[in-house]
Parts: sequence; C-alpha cells; structure tokens
Amino acid sequence: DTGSAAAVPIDPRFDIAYVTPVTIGTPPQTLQLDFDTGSSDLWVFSSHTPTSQIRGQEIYTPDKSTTSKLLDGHTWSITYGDGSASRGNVYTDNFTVGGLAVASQAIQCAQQVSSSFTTEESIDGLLGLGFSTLNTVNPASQLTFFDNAKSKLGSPVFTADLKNKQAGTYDFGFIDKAKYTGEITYVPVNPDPGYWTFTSSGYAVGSGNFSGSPITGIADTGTSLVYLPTAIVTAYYRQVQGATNSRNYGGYVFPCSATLPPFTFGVGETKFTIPASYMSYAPVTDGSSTCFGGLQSSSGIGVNIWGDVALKAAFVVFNGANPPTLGWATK
Ligand SMILES: Cc1nn(C)c(C)c1CC(=O)Nc1ccccn1
Repeated sequence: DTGSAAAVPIDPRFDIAYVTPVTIGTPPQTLQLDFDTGSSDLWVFSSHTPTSQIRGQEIYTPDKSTTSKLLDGHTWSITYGDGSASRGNVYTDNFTVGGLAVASQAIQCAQQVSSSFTTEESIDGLLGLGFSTLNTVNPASQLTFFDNAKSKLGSPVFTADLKNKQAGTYDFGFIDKAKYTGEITYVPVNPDPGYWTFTSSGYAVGSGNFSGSPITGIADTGTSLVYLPTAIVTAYYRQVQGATNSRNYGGYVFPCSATLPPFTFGVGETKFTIPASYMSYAPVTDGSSTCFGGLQSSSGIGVNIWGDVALKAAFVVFNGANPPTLGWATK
C-alpha cells in the first residue's frame, strides 16, 4: 500500500505550519492535522475538548463513529518545546491518510489544550511522526500512524516535500522520483532521543566559505524555524543590516527591507541552500516593518532543530528501516 496527501500552509503569507487532511472513524470524519516529525503523539480536538478552548477547529467525535473504541484507563499529556501543551483520553479507530488506512490507530482526544493551540484555528491536532518511544500515552504507550502502517508499505519510508507558500506533499511507502533532482544523500539517524536526529556536515552564510563543522540536530516538520548554535546564528546576522537579537521579541529581528543572505547547510557531500526569501519569517506583529528571522539560536533549547524553513529547501526521505536513515535531495 501507499499514501499521498497534501501539506498545505495554514497561512498564505507565512509558512507557520502545514496541515494535511486525514479521516477518522466510520463514517469518516475529516480533520486537518499538523504532521510533526518532532513528536510521536497523534492528538485531535474532540468532543471532549471544552468548547471554550475550541475556536473554529474541526473536532473528532468518537461517539459518532461506529468503529471507535475507548482505550479504557489510558491518558496522555504532552508539552512541546515552545511551552504549548495538551492532554486527554484515548480511543482507537479507523484512520486514513491519502488512501493509506490503519484499522486501529490510537487517537488521543484532547480534554485540555493550551492557548496557542486554541488560537491556531487551522490546526485540528497533530500527527506525530517521531519514534514511538516518545509517545506519552499511559499506562501503555501507543504506536504512531507510520509505525502502524509500516507493515503495509512497500518500503518503510515516508517523504516530506514541503514548499514555500504553496502546498507540498507527504508520501508514504514510496519515493517519487518526480519530486527531486540528482541523487538522494542518505545519512545515519540516531533514534535514541526519539527524534530524526542526524549530523549536518557544516554551513555557509551567503557566498562565504563553507565551514565544515558537524552540526547534530533534528529534522522537525512541526517546527517553523531553524534553531542552530549561537556562533552560526551571529555569523549569519552579522551580514544583515540593522539586525539585532531582541529580548522583547525573543530572537533576531531586522528591518523587513533588509537584504538577507541565503544560508547553506551540508548533508554529507551535498549542499542545500535556503534562499534569502525563506530566511525572513514574518513581521513581528501584523503590518510591522520589523521582521523575525527564520534562523534563530538553539542555545535555550538544548537541541538544534532543522524546521520547515530548512526542510522546504529539500526533498527529505524519512527511512524507517532498521537502522533508520534520512535521505536528502535537492528539488
Ligand atoms: C523544542 C523547542 N523549543 N522552542 C523554543 C521551540 C520553538 C521548539 C520546537 C517546538 O516547540 N516545536 C513544536 C511546537 C509545537 C508543536 C510541535 N512542535
């Protein structure tokens, strides 16, 4: 079997996040989920979510599904690195992504979501594509959609083809040669932290020379920006007129009119260049002439994160074989 579904930016102006349609239950209930390789819980806004915490999101109502089953006594609670959080109870039900079906997927129903999820009206939940060891369900942790689907897939892979300000694709079970150019460079993944952790071979700022220092980090479709060591980030913003590290806005900002250099990162012998246009994330507030950078420091995080700003410059293969690897190709 295979699956293929669109990854649609939630805002036409800035690539804050991408959502992908999924169906849950019988008859199918369609929700738009944020596919997140940086976590391993599949949770949804639901009939168990207080209405005060729902603002336009679609919800999953297990009681309306003839195939839903309560996973009795099981609960979950997750807090993301940015402080956002959710928790609730668990059902199993039929689940499909782009034609790929899993019969009894654990669906974590939110009974509580933090304000940043309530205010993000276009995201009806998250679909974790990290390693199942990170799943937060108690007393028995649950498998991700990918782990449940793997045995049905021709090849135990999924690919991310995220795009700048336009819809991209998540494919499951196959590698579409039409989506990339040249060869795919595969690098080792350390699954122990539970993320798709790999080591980049270095970086360059604009047309500067390439610094071949290894950078270990995670490929994270659920994070908007790129978070790297301070030395790299300061070297980048030294090339941006008027850039400052703003305590007020919590990161590097610059005049939206500034000229930004592109940013190149290495994977093995291959180099990926993030165009300058991807490196300006968004005005700090609507209509402001001050823009927030797409590259920020990872010093407060504890892990380097290659988020959407970087991933949309490549075609990425998440190879779930044993051992797992990451494949990177230009496009
Ligand atoms: C780890 C981390 N620290 N900081 C500042 C950020 C932004 C992160 C990444 C993060 O929180 N990603 C996320 C958030 C919500 C849902 C899915 N992924």
